[in-house]
Amino acid sequence: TRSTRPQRMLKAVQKNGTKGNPESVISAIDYFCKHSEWAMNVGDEKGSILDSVVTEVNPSTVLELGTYCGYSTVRIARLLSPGTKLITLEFNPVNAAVARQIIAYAGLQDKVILVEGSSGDLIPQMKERFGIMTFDFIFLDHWKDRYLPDIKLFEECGLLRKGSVLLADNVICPGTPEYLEYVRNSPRYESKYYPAHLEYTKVEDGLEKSVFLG
Ligand SMILES: O=C(NCCc1nnc(-c2ccc3[nH]cnc3c2)[nH]1)c1cc(-c2ccc(F)cc2)cc(O)c1O
Ligand SMILES: [Mg+2]
Repeated sequence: TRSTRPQRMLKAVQKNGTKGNPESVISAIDYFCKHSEWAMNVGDEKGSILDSVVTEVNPSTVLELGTYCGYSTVRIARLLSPGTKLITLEFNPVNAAVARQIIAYAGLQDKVILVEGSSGDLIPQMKERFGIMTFDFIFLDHWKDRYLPDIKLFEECGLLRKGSVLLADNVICPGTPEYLEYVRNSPRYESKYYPAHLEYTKVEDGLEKSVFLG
């Protein structure tokens, strides 16, 4: 059967990237998306904002919702302190298989735990399966209608602590209106919007950073 876009992206990484060099993997994916096929990675503009927030938080426990091809997984993992691992959830097994290979090509497989499944099932298992108490940093980049139910799930499961940082992609495009309304009006969060554009386009988009106040 015909290859998928993530599989064609993987080929481009193997052709144009340098094994073990995360920066070259990031550049190869951005080049592919700008010159060959658009794909829903967070991209270079929003990716730089992601980098600055990760660097500022310097998290010990990290969760990413929505691995896709592993682009943001590589961006985050390359910035983590030695010995720190990130857990990333992917729903689609074909995409997960591509992401594992892209993460491995970047040489970051030892810093990443990629779990296949749905956030609704896996978030309640975080404590028992991975020995997580709370998350220092969470990147939301999965199905946009899951952002609100999942942040409530984090609260219910006691996975947030005073100062936990949640960074959400696509709050304008495709948009997560209910999530935005919740974090911006809840007294339990301090929220800040980072304006940018939909990856590789001129369409307005941005990231919302929300700090849990306890
Ligand atoms: O759908 C997106 N991202 C989601 C991928 C995913 N990869 N894994 C999951 C998962 C993982 C665990 C889950 N548990 C329950 N649902 C789950 C879904 N979701 C997305 C879409 C766009 C986009 C914008 C404009 C357009 F015209 C078309 C598309 C842009 C973006 O930046 C995105 O992130
Ligand atoms: Mg996104």
